[in-house]
Amino acid sequence: MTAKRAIGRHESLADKIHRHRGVLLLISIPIVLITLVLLLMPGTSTSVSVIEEYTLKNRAGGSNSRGPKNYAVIFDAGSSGSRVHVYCFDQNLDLVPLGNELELFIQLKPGLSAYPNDPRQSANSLVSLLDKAEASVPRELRPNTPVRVGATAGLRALGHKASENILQAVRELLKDRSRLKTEANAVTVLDGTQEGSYQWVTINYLLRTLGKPYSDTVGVVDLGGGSVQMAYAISEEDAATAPKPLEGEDSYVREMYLKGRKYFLYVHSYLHYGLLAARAEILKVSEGSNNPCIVTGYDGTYKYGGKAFRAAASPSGASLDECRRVALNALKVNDSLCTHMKCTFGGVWNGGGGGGQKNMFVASFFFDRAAEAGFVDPTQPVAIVHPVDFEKAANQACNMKMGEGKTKFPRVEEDNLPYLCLDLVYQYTLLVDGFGLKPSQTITLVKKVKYGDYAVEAAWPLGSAIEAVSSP
Ligand SMILES: O=c1[nH]cnc2c1ncn2[C@@H]1O[C@H](COP(=O)(O)OP(=O)(O)O)[C@@H](O)[C@H]1O
Ligand SMILES: [Ca+2]
Repeated sequence: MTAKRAIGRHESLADKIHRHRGVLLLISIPIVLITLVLLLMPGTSTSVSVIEEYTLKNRAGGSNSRGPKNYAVIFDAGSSGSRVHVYCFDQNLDLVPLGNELELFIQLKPGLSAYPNDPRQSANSLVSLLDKAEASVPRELRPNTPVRVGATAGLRALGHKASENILQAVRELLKDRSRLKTEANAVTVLDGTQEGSYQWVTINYLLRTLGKPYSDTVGVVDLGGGSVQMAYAISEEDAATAPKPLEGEDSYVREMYLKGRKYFLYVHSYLHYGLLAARAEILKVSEGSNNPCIVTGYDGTYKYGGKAFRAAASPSGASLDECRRVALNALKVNDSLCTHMKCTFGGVWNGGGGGGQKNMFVASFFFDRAAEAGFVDPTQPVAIVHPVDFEKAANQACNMKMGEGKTKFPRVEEDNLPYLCLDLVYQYTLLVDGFGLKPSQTITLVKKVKYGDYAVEAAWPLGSAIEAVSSP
């Protein structure tokens, strides 16, 4: 009886399944289909402001078809100069030495945008860099080695037609002269958010913080000649509140998968706010008459972007306070519409702050000017400073006469001397009034980042190289 009932119960379950098989089939087909679609779909974005995603897979233990060594050649066509970086990665995406260093790095001046009307000559300015870069890649690996040329603020400011002509000449140069692999879109003007996110990837890769929680990563600021970028990781919740960019504007948030973790990166690039562009903006405020930022005793002309600006000291000399007022005016900190929750300047959302912004790695002209002004050792890869150090140095620079420059600031390049007060005031104003950092906050000025026994340039091309060697 007991056995019979047990068998009966067992049979009735099988019977039930059999009896309802039609219904079960009807329910399971859509479930299977939905699961399949979800699995096959590329990463969907949770935030409307996400513009692009890219994947850096942690290759450790993973299979891939590449050889043990993968090279990448990246040209940084900056507004003030052109540079080439060659990197070599192993299968775990670790950098391995190329000769005595972890990268080949060569630079020259001026940049591509110095030849706006002569695309061929502009492209040819890269020949010496290309030849040396290619020679550093083993011959048999050249056809598999990606080469990229990323132009930044200089070509951005030239406008579409002139910059496209130059890029086309560069594409032809690569085709005629090089055996390296040129992928589609290998030669482009980077948009500002790309540049900022590559910089963030570079620094965090070298610090080995990729793959860790977002609050363990560091934020970056990169002050170029033509533009300045800020990037830092934010929480998913903050990313969801990002304001929608207006038409034609870049999105504020990029979603990235790096070393097995998803990051929401706040990025913004400010065109015309690089250091050399800002000089022009500050001189424009005084419109041809004396300017309180110009070092006492100087009267000359400043050339930028094909235009000339009068750069004349006031008879009473430079003044820190007045120069601050002019710099604030040029930054338009207070008089532009802030339609978002909290802005930096020019009506730009500040990203909301948070853990990814507590440690800031501040690069390029911030490091260079601090070194010229003498409060940073140029032989060291990084320096820990505070925004107020820029103000202190500015105070000295704004109070000197041209003739005293060489003795007071022996490391300043001659061409920069008339603008030392201006540059330092602008840098302080950008950090404190623009980006809202506290004057006493600790920041890391960075030229290079230590990576094992080596130090690698703290520049965006490494982020681009990582993308180039990890994309299929
Ligand atoms: O590889 C690099 N390592 C360190 N600093 C760099 C590197 N490449 C460019 N820089 C710095 O960037 C600044 C020049 O900016 P750039 O010419 O790239 O303007 P842009 O980014 O506005 O186009 C200089 O201070 C230069 O030292
Ligand atoms: Ca740059």
